[in-house]
Order: sequence, then C-alpha cells, then structure tokens
Amino acid sequence: MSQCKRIAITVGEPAGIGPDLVIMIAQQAYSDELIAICDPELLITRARQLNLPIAIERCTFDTEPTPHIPRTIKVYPVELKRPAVAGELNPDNAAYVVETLRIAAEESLAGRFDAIVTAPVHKGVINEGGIAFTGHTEYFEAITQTPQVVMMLATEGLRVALVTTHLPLSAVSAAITPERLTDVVTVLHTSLKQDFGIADPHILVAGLNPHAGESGHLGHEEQTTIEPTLATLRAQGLKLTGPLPADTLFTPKYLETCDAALTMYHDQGLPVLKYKGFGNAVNITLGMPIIRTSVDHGTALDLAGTGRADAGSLRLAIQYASDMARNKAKSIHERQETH
Ligand SMILES: NC(=O)C1=CN([C@@H]2O[C@H](COP(=O)(O)OP(=O)(O)OC[C@H]3O[C@@H](n4cnc5c(N)ncnc54)[C@H](O)[C@@H]3O)[C@@H](O)[C@H]2O)C=CC1
Ligand SMILES: NCC(=O)COP(=O)(O)O
Repeated sequence: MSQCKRIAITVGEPAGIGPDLVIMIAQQAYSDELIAICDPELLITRARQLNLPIAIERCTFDTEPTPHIPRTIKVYPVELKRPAVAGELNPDNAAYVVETLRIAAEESLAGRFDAIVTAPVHKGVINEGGIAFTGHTEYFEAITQTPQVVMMLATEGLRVALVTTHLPLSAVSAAITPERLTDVVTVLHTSLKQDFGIADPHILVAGLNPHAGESGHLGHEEQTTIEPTLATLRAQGLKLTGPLPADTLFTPKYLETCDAALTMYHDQGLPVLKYKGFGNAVNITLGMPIIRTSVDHGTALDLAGTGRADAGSLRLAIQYASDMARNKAKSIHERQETH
C-alpha cells in the first residue's frame, strides 16, 4: 500500500483565481503528489503575473507517485481554446474547462488518481459556451453513474449537507421526495461513519418551510414527506432529529449535539457555513466511488492575477482529499485482510 497519494487538481475557470491558487499552494511541500489538469501555458503566464516561481513538469502515470516538491508542479496538459486573460470570461474556453473535469473523473475511475480536488468553475460561462452545466457535483454524479451524491461543506465545528443542490427555488419543493430524502440521509450517514470515523452519527434535519411548517399552517412538506421519511429511517436505527426550523437548528444548543446538519436547499445551509468558516471550509461530494473535494468559494474574477486571493480553502481541500484517500486505502486493506 503506497503511502504517497496521487491527487488531481482541476484548475477550473482559467480567467478566475484557480490558476493563482494552484501556483500559490505549489510553493510549499506536500507529502502527496499533486497533478494539475490544465494548460501549462496558463500557469506559466499567471505565475509571471503573480511574480512567483514555478517549474512545470509533465505528469506520467508509469511510476509510483512522489511527494510534491516546492515551486514545481506536475501538469496533465489540456490545451486552452483561447489564451486566458485574468478576470475576463471567455465562453470559447467552456469545453476546455469541462474536459479537465472529464479527465479527472475518468482517470480516477480507472484508479490512476486517488482523489480529485477542484478549483472553482464559472457555471454561467460554461452554459454560455453551449454546455448545459449546473455544477461539479451534478457533473461528477452523472459521469460516475452514482444514483445519489450529497454535497457537504465542512469547517471547524460544523458540517452542512444539502438535500437539493443547484436548483431554482421554485423547483425545490417538488424535488424533496421520500426517495430522495431517504437516499441523501443514507449517503450522509454512511459517509460520516466511513469517511469521518463517527461510530453513530447524529444528524439534525431542517424543515423546508418557516418554523418547519408550523404544524401545517405554513406549508405541508414537513407533514407529508419529511416527518414520515425520518420516522422510517429512525426505525432502522439512524439517529436523526427533525424536521427542525432551520433558524432553530442553527443555534449552539442544537449544533453542539450533532455531527452534521442536513438542510433542504443550497441557500438554507451554505450561508451559515460560510459565515462561520469562509476561507477555511471545504466542499466534499459524498457517495461516489471516487473522492472529490473542493474549495468553499467561487471564481473571484475581481482577484484573479492580483495576488490577493486566499489559498486557505484549497489547502484544506487538499488536506481532506489526502486524509480521505488514506482512510479509503486503509479500509480496503482491512477488508482484504479479513477475507
Ligand atoms: N466550487 C465551485 O466551482 C464554485 C463556483 N462558484 C462560481 O463562482 C462564480 C462567482 O461566484 P460569486 O458568487 O461571485 O462568489 P465568489 O466566491 O467567486 O466571490 C464572492 C466574494 O468572495 C471573494 N473571494 C472568493 N474567493 C476568495 C478567495 N479565495 N480569497 C479571497 N477572497 C475571495 C471574492 O473576491 C468576492 O468578493 C459563479 O459562477 C459561481 O457559480 C461559486 C462557488 C463554488
Ligand atoms: N456553493 C457551492 C457550489 O456552488 C459548489 O458547487 P460545485 O461546483 O462543487 O457543485
């Protein structure tokens, strides 16, 4: 079992801060191998702009992974359609961005990467480039043929998972079905046990409506869907509290008791998480056969090429990916030992 893991970093939107962050983190040592999937010219140009040293090495998969050496970066090259200008989106590069994600996913499924860490993409410009795209989470769910993934963001002292991800608010209610809620809770519960080593996870579940529907006077989804689904799951032994009003759930008295909060939609849970830990949080896609972590922020076009972007979240995403890859290798090894 190799100690050093091979981690793919997709550099994301070329006009955003992804290239800056990759160059910044590449300045330090890591015990794992880091392979950036991008156009090498993009990193060379951006490093010059940031006045940071970087030596590019083309990656190969025919040797064992070796720890990352400061001020170098291994690159799996993918050619940009148009040269990137920091801060200026170009829909012509949309296919390039999606191609970097495809390579990362397929090489991971083939076992050549131990984990993927993604820098931010710009969802709007990918669509403007003619490719329907709502987010990495949905893209990786589809390409890995996972029936249900779960988006979870984590920071010191708080984990927040979502039942629905990148959906217009008008579509959220219809998407909260007993089947989806059952699958999401099951994936979250399993991942908290397997990936995070929590023996008997306690999950707080938010309602959808204000005051969790106020006994049906402010909405019905709690009574028709959420309560009965949680009751069935509780009967199977899962430790679930809810549906709780979201504004009650996110108070210290409740949070102190839980391992994760499950919210019904993106902006019910993520603003709280980002208020607590923006810059020190990580986004993890749970439930897939491959490991994927990501930053907690977007493309920050206003900061690209300025040297003012904070690389803290990317560092943390690499740390999580590395830990999760080791846990996975350990549990595979233990399973093999017992058979
Ligand atoms: N994982 C991903 O691929 C994500 C992508 N996005 C995408 O990013 C694009 C822009 O989204 P916004 O809502 O503007 O969010 P944003 O996170 O890009 O920017 C929000 C504010 O935070 C600042 N900021 C962001 N990252 C920072 C960093 N590392 N260091 C210092 N300051 C930072 C920006 O300068 C800006 O003032 C959208 O297209 C969105 O879809 C957003 C979140 C995650
Ligand atoms: N707000 C989190 C976010 O939008 C990240 O989405 P994804 O691209 O990781 O699916």
